[in-house]
Amino acid sequence: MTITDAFSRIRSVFGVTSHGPGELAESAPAVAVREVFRRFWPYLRPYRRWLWVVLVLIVLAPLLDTITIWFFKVLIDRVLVPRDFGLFFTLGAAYLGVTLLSGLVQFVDQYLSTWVAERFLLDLRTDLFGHLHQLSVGFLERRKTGDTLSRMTSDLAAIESLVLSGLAQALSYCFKIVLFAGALFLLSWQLAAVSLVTVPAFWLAAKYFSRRIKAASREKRQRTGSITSVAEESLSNAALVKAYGQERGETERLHRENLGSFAAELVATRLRSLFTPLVELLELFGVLIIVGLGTWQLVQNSISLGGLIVFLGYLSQLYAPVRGFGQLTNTLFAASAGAERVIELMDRRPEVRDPEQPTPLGRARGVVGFDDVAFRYPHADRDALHHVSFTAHPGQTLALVGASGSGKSTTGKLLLRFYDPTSGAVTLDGHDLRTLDQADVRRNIAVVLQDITVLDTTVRENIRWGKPDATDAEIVEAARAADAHEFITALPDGYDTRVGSHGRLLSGGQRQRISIARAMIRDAPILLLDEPTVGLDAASTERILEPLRRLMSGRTTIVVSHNLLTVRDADRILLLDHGRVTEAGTHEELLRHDGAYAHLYRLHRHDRPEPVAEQEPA
Ligand SMILES: Nc1ncnc2c1ncn2[C@@H]1O[C@H](COP(=O)(O)OP(=O)(O)OP(=O)(O)O)[C@@H](O)[C@H]1O
Repeated sequence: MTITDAFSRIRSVFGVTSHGPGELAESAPAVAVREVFRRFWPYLRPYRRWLWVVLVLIVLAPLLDTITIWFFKVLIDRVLVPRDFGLFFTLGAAYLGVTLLSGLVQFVDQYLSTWVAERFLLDLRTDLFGHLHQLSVGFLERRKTGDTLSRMTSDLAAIESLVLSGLAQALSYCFKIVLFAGALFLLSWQLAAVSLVTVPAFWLAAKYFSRRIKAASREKRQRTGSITSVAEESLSNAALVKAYGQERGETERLHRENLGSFAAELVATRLRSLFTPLVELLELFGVLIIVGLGTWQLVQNSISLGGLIVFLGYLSQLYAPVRGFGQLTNTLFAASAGAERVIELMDRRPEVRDPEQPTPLGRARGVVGFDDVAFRYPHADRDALHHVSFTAHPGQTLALVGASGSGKSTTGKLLLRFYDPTSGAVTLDGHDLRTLDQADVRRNIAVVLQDITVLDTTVRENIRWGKPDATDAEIVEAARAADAHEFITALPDGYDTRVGSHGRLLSGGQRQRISIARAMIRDAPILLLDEPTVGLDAASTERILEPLRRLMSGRTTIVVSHNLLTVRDADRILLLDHGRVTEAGTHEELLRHDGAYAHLYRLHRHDRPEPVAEQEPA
């Protein structure tokens, strides 16, 4: 971004023009503060009892402040002016007592408020995370992970500052204003009436600034989402960045996004910093008027010296919450910008939903059917699958082969019901998947996917994912069957070795064998293998074929593969071309047919590299 761009952004923020969506972080529709409360207040219901206690403390604190200040009036008028020690000790003891009580109230108030606030955040974050996992895979794939993460962290915290800390502050300010203003009227109603004249000016200033600060804060939040997106994407692809020497480019990309955030923060800070001195000026104005009028009243003997000094004390205490109110509106509006981004996520409904009354499905037999299925990805301009039909029976292996982008993985995603077909139906044991519970469908399918297939935890836990209640013995048995036991025991901590982020501490073949063990332990009637040998050399491929065959036996297996050599034994092979099934049959039938499959197969056979053994750890 050039300096001109930065300034034009600053100008547009000052002008409160609404921004279009940022390049990386999506913008969220504006939401009224009232709506934010309506949405998030229910999360505080479980803590209602504690909130009552906090409320009592919120009243108690300003009450103790008022009493403390009043002591000074008594001290001046009854001890200092008459030079009489009589009341000194009683006053001193009372002052000490009230100060101790005030300290206790502050401690309990802060501790309790933080406890409730943190519980609120905990519940809300867990809920949002759960909700995100309910959303369709397609939705999550389309979003920037970094932006979603920033919504789950800083934007959630902003909601807390709005719904809880903000509200508590507002209540505390209200009580302070009522108590201090009451004391002012008690001391001298004439002076009190004059001093309140400046209050509307405070209000107007706050109103003027808050709208502009909200616009700047919204921009800032969106920019923060973009920074997280760039950082997340860039760091998680560190190897690619290095390999292509893009370190500088990536750093500049982050810098550009940061500049946007920098400009927005400057605008917000400038507005906030203008607001404070302006309000202080108004305050000084009020105090000077009161000192003048008060001196006159003192001469007239209509107020005591103690009364006047304490009046000024209350007045300065009164300005603080009034000013605080102004600033609070700014904070509240800034926080509501964060809330908008969270609400936008929470309002998302899954594209794939369970039926109202799902057909119960225990352990399926495993008959998989595609009945004239067509499918188009959301926001895509053409179909990824057209008129795809096939049936796979238990014990059979159906292979999907074809060029890159021909729709093989899409077929697998429809079987897992990550998406619903645009027309036609995907069936399991004759039931349309849309009539079944998604969890029931997926429980009956074990997958070995081509993408990163292990999590950053121990080998044992990675395998246990397939069957959460699996015993250690079952895990070892599955690992043996997947030809993984040997290399696992050679790892530094055996089954308790952490595999690193995305399983980076393991080789591709080892990762794949762990995911085969996971699929083994799941023991589902249907097996979906998406490119199980991708990225492996010929020797490693040979090595995992044996455990794969063991895994496949007796199950319905759908195998997606580029590598035609791994699918020769399949009972039926479908060749996909631009989303259509163009050839179908056994390996021999397709070779006899001498079409595209036969041609591809011949190419593969000639390309086959010499086996090179994969290195196992010593
Ligand atoms: N999430 C998505 N959103 C939009 N279009 C997609 C998405 N995923 C895949 N596509 C498109 O759908 C078509 C089929 O993709 P698919 O991933 O099924 O191909 P494939 O045969 O598995 O390819 P490969 O062998 O390279 O994995 C392609 O044109 C692809 O661009």
